[in-house]
Amino acid sequence: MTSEAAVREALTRVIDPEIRRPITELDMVGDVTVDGGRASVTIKLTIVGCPAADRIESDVREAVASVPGVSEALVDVTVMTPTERRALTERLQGGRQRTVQFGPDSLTRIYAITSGKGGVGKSTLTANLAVALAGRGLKVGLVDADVFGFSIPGILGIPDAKPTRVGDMILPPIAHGVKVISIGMFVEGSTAVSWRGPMLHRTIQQFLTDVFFGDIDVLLLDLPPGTGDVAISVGQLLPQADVIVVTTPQAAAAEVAERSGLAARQTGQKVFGVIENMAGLPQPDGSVLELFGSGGGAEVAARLGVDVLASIPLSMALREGGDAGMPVVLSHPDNPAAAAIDAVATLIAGRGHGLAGRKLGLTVT
Ligand SMILES: Nc1ncnc2c1ncn2[C@@H]1O[C@H](COP(=O)(O)OP(=O)(O)OP(=O)(O)O)[C@@H](O)[C@H]1O
Repeated sequence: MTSEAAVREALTRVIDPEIRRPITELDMVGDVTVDGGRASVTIKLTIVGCPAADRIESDVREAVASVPGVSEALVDVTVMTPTERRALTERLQGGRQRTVQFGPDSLTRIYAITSGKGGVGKSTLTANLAVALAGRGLKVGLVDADVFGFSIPGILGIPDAKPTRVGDMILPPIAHGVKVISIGMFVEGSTAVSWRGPMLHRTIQQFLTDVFFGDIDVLLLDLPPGTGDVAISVGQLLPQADVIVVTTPQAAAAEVAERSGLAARQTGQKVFGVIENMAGLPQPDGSVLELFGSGGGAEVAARLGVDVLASIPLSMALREGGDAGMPVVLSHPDNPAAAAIDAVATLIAGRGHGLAGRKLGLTVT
């Protein structure tokens, strides 16, 4: 005899694709009845028009049909009441009252990726690094904090993705296993974002407060170039973040890149290292074309007293992957640029969780 318990047990394997938890843990399963070989299940979606509705319904149908003895699976799809929805968002937010979710006791490792100048490949590297980390099984979030020059959604192949809102909670779209949020998801078409400091601060704060990242292992932030409002806000909101400075090999770029690292230190953040991008391009004859010179990465690292984490060569595949929305670390993992980014992912993955080396504010009495 098939039992209701067996059907409920099968439903623990159905994962909400946006929240990434079993639907049974999200109180999305309503009545379950079994009558002979016919099993009926009521599913309560979080919101009307939930973009994941079809996927959830078909996953539920499949899970129920897989229970031994079930010959017919009936799925009734409804929507949570406002009270149920509020209870769910409160539970997911862990009782947190609209505060930044990565507090001092958070286990999430946070890396803010910065640069002195624009166009040095910071967003491209950040997106690829996030995907490479997710490929290692880590739970990864990515905040595109480059509010004026947001490009992460395009690089990750989700240029038109919109987050789902459940009450005051924002569910970030997922691309190649990475939870992604970007100002580009909130503006229409080619609207230019021209905000002053307080508005930028509120946006970053809202991303860190209302976007449901869950218990992620790593959070990457793609900062705008330079030492402006957003970098200062991130420094204030996430003082525990480690900063990675991206620079080109050009000697002239070193000084401005160094300034980004120094500005981060002023807010208490630690500079984790430097990534040199757009380094020498190997030629068919074995020579190396140093389009942007050489030595910039080492120069910035020496000035900041940190290591060069990687030197990423110029790469057609990396650029094409960014244009096509298919990160090179996935499409051409053997490409030298992909391999160099992957090495940084290995380094970060090996650092483990975020409390190591951090003051926990404990006092011995
Ligand atoms: N190693 C590389 N080889 C070839 N092209 C690259 C490389 N790194 C980045 N690019 C290309 O350079 C351009 C600028 O990159 P990207 O947008 O990532 O820079 P950015 O530093 O984030 O710029 P901004 O901060 O101004 O938005 C893109 O077209 C990208 O594909």
